[in-house]
Amino acid sequence: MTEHEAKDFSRRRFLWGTAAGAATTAVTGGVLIGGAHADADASDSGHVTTADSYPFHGAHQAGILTPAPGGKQPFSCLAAFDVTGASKADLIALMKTLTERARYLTSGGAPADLGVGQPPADSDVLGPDVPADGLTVTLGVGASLFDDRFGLTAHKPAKLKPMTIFPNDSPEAAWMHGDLSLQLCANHPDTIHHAIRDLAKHTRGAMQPRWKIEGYNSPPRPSGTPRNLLGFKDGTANPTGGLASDLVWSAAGEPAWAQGGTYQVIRLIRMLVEFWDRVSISEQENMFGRRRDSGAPLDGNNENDNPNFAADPQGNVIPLTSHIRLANPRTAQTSDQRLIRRSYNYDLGLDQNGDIQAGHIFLAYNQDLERQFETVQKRLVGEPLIDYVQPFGGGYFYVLPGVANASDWYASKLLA
Ligand SMILES: C=CC1=C(C)c2cc3[nH]c(cc4nc(cc5[nH]c(cc1n2)c(C)c5CCC(=O)O)C(CCC(=O)O)=C4C)c(C)c3C=C
Ligand SMILES: [Fe+2]
Repeated sequence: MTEHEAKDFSRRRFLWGTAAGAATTAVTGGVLIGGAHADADASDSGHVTTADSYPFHGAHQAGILTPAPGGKQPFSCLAAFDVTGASKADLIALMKTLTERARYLTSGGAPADLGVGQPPADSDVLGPDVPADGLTVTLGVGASLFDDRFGLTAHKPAKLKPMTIFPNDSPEAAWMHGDLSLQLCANHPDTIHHAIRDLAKHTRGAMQPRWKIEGYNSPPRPSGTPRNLLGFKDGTANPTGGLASDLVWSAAGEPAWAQGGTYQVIRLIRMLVEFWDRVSISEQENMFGRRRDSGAPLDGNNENDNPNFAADPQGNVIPLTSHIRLANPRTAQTSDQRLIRRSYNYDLGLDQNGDIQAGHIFLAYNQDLERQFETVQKRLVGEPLIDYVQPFGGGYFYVLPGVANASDWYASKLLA
C-alpha cells in the first residue's frame, strides 16, 4: 500500500465510523458567434449546437470568460505537456503549430484531401466537415518553461511558480505541473477527442503529454446552475461582466509581453462520494452554507439571493466554517480576493478497491495567485468539507495573451 493509499484507507475507516451520525466583442475573448439558435443538432445537454463558434483572435484567449457551465461547452479536457525541443527556435515552431491548429479547429472547415495514398489530414472522427462545435482552446505556460532551456528566465510572469502543496493535499507527481497547459472546452465529447488528437499529432516530437483528464458538466437540473458530483449547484456566485474582467486580466507588475493573460489554477480534486452519500442533508448543507435542492444560501430562498453574513455574526444560520463563508466572507477587505471559477466533473472509473474514482476539476482564473486563489485556499484548509475531498493534482499556469490576428501566434511577444 502506498502512503497515499494508506492515508486514504485510514480516512475511510474514520469516516465509516462517523458518517452514519453525521456579449460584447472579440476582444473580451470568447463571445458566441454561432449563437444558441434552434438547430437539428441541439442536444438535451443544454442548447448547444455544432454551429456554435467563438472568435479565436482577440486581446484575450477564449475559454476563460466564455459563457460556460450552465448549458454551453459542457465537455472539456485539461492536459499538461512538457516541451521536448531543445532550443528557442524549437519552441517558436511549436507555438506556431499550436496556433495554426487551434485557429483551424475552433473555426472548423473541411480538412485537406491528400489522396488515398497518403495518411489522411484528419481523423474523420467528426466526419468530412469539421464543425467548430463551440470549441475553445486555451493555452497556458507553467513556471518550468522559464528554467534555463530557452533563455526565458528573466521574462517569467511575476507571480508564476509551481503549485503550492496545501495541508490536506495528497499530491501525485504523475498528475501535476507541466511546461504547458491545454484547456479544451466544447459542446460534445467527440469534438474534444478530435481536437486533442489533432493537436498531439501535429506537435509530436515537440511536446510530450504529462497528464490529461476529461471533464463534463450537467444541464441545469431542474434549473439554474449545473450540479457537481456532491449534488450541489456549483458556480452560482461567480463574478460576471466588468467585475470579472477586473479580477482576471493581468495587473500592473507583469512583463509587457504578458498583458492580456491571466493565472490559471487547475486543482484535480477527488470526491469521496461513497462517504458523502452517508451524510445527512442538513450536515451537507451546513458544510456548503447552501440548500441542496435550490442552491439558495441558508438565509435565503432563491439560488441567486446574496447571503447576509453581517446579520449572522455567530454563524447560527450559515455556519462560520461553511464553504461559502470561508471562500468569500463578503467584506470590503476580501472583495479583491474573488476569482473566476469554471469547474467540471471528472470520472475515471473505479479505483483498485472498487470505489468510484470521480471528482472535481477545479478551474480558476485570477490576476494574482497569492492575493486571490492562495488566500481563499488557505481559509478553506480547515473546512469540514475536507473530509470528503482529496486534491491530488493540477498546477499553476499563466494563460498567454490572445492571438491578435491571422498573422500572430501564441507567445509571439515573449519569443519573437
Ligand atoms: C480555493 C478556492 C476553491 C476551491 C479549491 C473550491 C473547491 C470546491 N468547491 C466546491 C463546491 C462549491 N463551491 C462553491 C462556492 C465557492 N467556492 C469557491 C472557492 C473554491 N472552491 C468560491 C470562491 C466560491 C464562491 C463563494 C461565494 O462567493 O459565495 C459552492 C456554492 C455555489 C457557488 O457559488 O458556486 C459550491 C457548491 C467543491 C465541491 C470543491 C472541491 C471539490
Ligand atoms: Fe468551492
